[in-house]
Amino acid sequence: RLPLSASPPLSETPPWVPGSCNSRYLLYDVNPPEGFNLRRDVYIRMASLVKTLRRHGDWVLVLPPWGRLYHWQSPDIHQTRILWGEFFSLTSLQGNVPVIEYEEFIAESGGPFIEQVLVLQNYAEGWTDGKWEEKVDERPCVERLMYSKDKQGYYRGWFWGYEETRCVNVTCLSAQGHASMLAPLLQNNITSTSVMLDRAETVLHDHYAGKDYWNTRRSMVFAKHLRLLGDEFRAKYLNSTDEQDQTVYNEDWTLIKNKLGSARGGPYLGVHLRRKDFIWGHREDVPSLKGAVKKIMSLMKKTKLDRVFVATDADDEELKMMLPEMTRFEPTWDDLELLKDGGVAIIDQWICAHARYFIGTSVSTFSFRIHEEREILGFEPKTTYNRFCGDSEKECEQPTHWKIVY
Ligand SMILES: C[C@@H]1O[C@H](OP(=O)(O)OP(=O)(O)OC[C@H]2O[C@@H](n3cnc4c(=O)[nH]c(N)nc43)[C@H](O)[C@@H]2O)[C@@H](O)[C@H](O)[C@@H]1O
Repeated sequence: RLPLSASPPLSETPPWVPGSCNSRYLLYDVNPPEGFNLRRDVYIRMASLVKTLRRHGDWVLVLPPWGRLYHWQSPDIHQTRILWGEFFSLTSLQGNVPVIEYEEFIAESGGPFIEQVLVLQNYAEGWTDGKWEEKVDERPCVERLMYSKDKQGYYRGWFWGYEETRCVNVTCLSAQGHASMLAPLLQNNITSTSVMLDRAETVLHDHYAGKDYWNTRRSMVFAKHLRLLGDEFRAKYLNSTDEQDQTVYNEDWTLIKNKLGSARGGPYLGVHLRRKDFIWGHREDVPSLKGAVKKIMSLMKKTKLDRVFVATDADDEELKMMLPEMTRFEPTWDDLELLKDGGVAIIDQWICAHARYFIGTSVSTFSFRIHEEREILGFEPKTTYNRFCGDSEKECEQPTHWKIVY
C-alpha cells in the first residue's frame, strides 16, 4: 500500500515562476470515449490535485491538447493537437492554478519525453466488505495497455497526436478516492519531473461543488473570440444584449460575483436537446422529438417568449419541420474549420447560458456546464435547473441546484 497520509498544510503556496528549473509537471488524460464536457469536469479534479501538490513543490499542470473526440465528427477538418487557448482563456485559467499548454511543456522540459505514466484503474475486487476507503496500490494492469515499447525501449501511445512524444516508464495503479489522495504518492514515491496520470477520471473530486470547485470552474472562461461570436449571434437573431439582459461580463473572473436572480437573460427560451448516443443510451429519460417539441411549445407559452434557441447534436431537418420558429447557430464550412466542433459547442452553450429560461437534457454534462455558466452569470435557479422528461417517465426528477460558493 502506498502512503496516503494527508500532506501537512502549509500556510502559503509558493508563487509560480514560469519556466522555473525546479518545476515538476503533472500531465493527464481521460478515457478516450469521454466527451468534451466530462473532460472539463476532470480538469477541475486535476486542478485541485495540483493545488494540493503545490503546498510542497513547484508543480505545474500541463493541459492535454484536445482532439480525436468521438463526438467531433465534422468531416474534413483537422481536429487534433488543439491547444486549450483555442477554447478557453489561458490567463483566466492561470489565475486559478499554474497551467501550461503541452507545446510549452515540450519546450520547457527540453524534449518530447514524459518520464512516468501512471495508468489509473479501479480495484478489480471493487469495494471490499461494502466499505469505502481511500486507497492506492501499484497493481498489474487490468486492461490491455494502450502503450507499447519501441526498439529503443521507450513507450509509444496516444499522446494527443504528438507522434514524437514517448514515455520512459509506464505503471498501473489501482486507485479509489479523491484526486488529492494521490498527492503524497506523487511527492514522496515518484522522483520523475514529469508525471502523466492516464484515465484521470478514475479519481473523484476533492469536494464537489465546494469553494475550490467553483473557483476552478469560474476560471474556465471561454476564449474571447467564441464569446464574441455568441454575443453577435444573440444581438442579431435573438434581440439579446448584455446591458438589456443584465448579464454584463467582466474579463477578470475573480471580480464576477453576481447575486442569484440579478441576471434577466435575453428574450428567448434556451434549449439543449442531446440526441445521438443518448437516444439509445438514455431511453427512459430522453424524450422523443415529438415529446420535446410539445414541451418547448408549452414552455414558450408559459414564459411568454416567442423565440427559441436550440442547441443540439441532432440532424435538425426533422426538428425544424416540427418547430419552424426555432433558431440555431449554423456555422458555414469556413467558420467550422476555424472554430472546430468544440468551438461551435461552446458558442451553443454560451447562447443557452444567456437565455431567459433554459431547459436541458437529463444527465448530460453538456447541459450541466450550461447550468454552471448560468449560476456564474447570476440567474434565478428556477430558470436554469430544468430538463426534458422521457415520454413515459413517471418520476421526472429535475436537476440539482449546486449553489455557487465564493
Ligand atoms: C455517453 C456519454 O455522453 C456524454 O455526453 P454529454 O454528457 O452529453 O456531453 P459531452 O461530454 O459534451 O459530449 C457530447 C458532445 O456531443 C456534442 N454535442 C452534444 N450536444 C451538442 C449541442 O447541443 N451542440 C453542439 N454543437 N454539440 C453538441 C459536443 O461535441 C459534445 O461535446 C459524454 O461526456 C460521455 O463521455 C459519454 O460519451
